Amino acid sequence: MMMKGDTLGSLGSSLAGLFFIWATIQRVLPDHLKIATKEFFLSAIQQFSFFQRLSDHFTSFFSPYVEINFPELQGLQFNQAYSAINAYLVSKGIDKANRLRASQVRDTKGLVLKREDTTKNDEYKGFKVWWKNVTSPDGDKSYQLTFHSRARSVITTSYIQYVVEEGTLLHTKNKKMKLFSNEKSIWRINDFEHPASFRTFAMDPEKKQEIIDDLLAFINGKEYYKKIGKAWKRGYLLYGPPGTGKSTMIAAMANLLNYCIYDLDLTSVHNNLDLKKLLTTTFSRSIIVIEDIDCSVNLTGNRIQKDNLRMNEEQSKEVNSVTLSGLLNFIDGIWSACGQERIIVFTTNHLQKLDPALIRRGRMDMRIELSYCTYEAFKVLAKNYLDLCDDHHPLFEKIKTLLEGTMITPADLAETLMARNQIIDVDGSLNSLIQTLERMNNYQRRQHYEHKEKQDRKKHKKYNIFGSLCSKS
Ligand SMILES: Nc1ncnc2c1ncn2[C@@H]1O[C@H](COP(=O)(O)OP(=O)(O)OP(=O)(O)O)[C@@H](O)[C@H]1O
Ligand SMILES: [Mg+2]
Repeated sequence: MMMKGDTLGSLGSSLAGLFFIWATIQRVLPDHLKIATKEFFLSAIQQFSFFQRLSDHFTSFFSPYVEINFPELQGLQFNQAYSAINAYLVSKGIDKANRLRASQVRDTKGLVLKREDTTKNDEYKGFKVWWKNVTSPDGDKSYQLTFHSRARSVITTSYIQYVVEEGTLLHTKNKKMKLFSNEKSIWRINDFEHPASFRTFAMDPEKKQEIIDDLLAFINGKEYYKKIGKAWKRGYLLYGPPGTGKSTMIAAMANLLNYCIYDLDLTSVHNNLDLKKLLTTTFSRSIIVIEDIDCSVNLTGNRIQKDNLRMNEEQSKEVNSVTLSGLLNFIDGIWSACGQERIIVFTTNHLQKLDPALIRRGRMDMRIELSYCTYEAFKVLAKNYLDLCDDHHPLFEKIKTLLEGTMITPADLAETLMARNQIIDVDGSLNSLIQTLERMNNYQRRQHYEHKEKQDRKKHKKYNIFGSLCSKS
């Protein structure tokens, strides 16, 4: 490829020739003529930058090659395309390059390998392209993409998009996961390093697989969502008593998908406007979590009653607080379309307290009940805590029978299996679990009978009143 540099090279050597002539003349000419020639040569040097610019225009006019620049900064903002291109080129270059530079970059998992040279070749649909990382004298960096004008439509319509998409994907994969939590209408960032995974999550294996399949289908569903004309988002409602793993499951979801988590505390958000601000500044490929949604302000009121309120009352409410309609607007209204690939998770201990509008199908696509520990879930915890991979420990049968009649949360069960001083004692832990289950079983049965007796007494009382009323009449 004939590049601009070649033209500039010949211009430079002509100028060097001129300098040589000037130096020779200086030695032989009288003083007054020396001054005149000096002025002439100085003006020639000044013309150099003009020639350079002219040469640039000239070569770009006649050159069959097209150049596109991707600067690192756009004004004061970081250009995301630049970092995506960088990630793409790094991934492309490392296999073939002999000279690599390894560095530990903040916010990435492990070492980052980069080619030391700044020019990289690539090929797309049979067309060659050249990438060059250039730094201006002011220190501004940019990626320069050069390709033949024959490839213009392919490169501009699909190659650049492909590079940016691939790079963004790699960029997010390499990035450390983040946990964002809001303080009023500002997100605070922390590293997210929760070890939870679906492998160690205790629940019925079939149900677990169903959730994993659903999540994977979602992240691979870009084309499908486009086809059906729906925003690429999915809502999960996790409900169940405290300690059944709702928060743990969110962490497992984030680890499975490599998504960031936005932990949204609605009680500290002033109004719908702030909510909008928060939600529109979330990144794609993230899970937006609202824990204990039943405890969030103004979200559980009966909408029918609300609809009956006078218009101005409704409006003043919207200005001063986060309302159900504000949240619904985001979930399936116009705000859901301002970002792609998002998951929304609500958790609650009290499903019945929630407004049906909030959790109807389409908004919350999947409802997941997390409940007391079953035998299947116990086996996962036994594997996690006691390294018991075999399903047939002699004490398992007794535990199975006890679990059928006892309500114990995975959190409580895990606590009894937790090794003291990190020394695993399988029989000791299982025996202590049996004792705990027996105690809980007795207590729960007593409670059950007492409750039943109370109900019976109430019924009996009603019957007596009714009977006496009947006998009087
Ligand atoms: N299904 C589960 N599988 C594995 N561990 C679990 C499970 N459920 C709970 N745990 C353990 O119990 C602890 C508490 O669970 P978690 O905080 O997820 O419960 P939760 O349902 O979110 O409770 P809350 O309603 O009080 O917020 C976790 O740290 C985890 O170790
Ligand atoms: Mg929780």
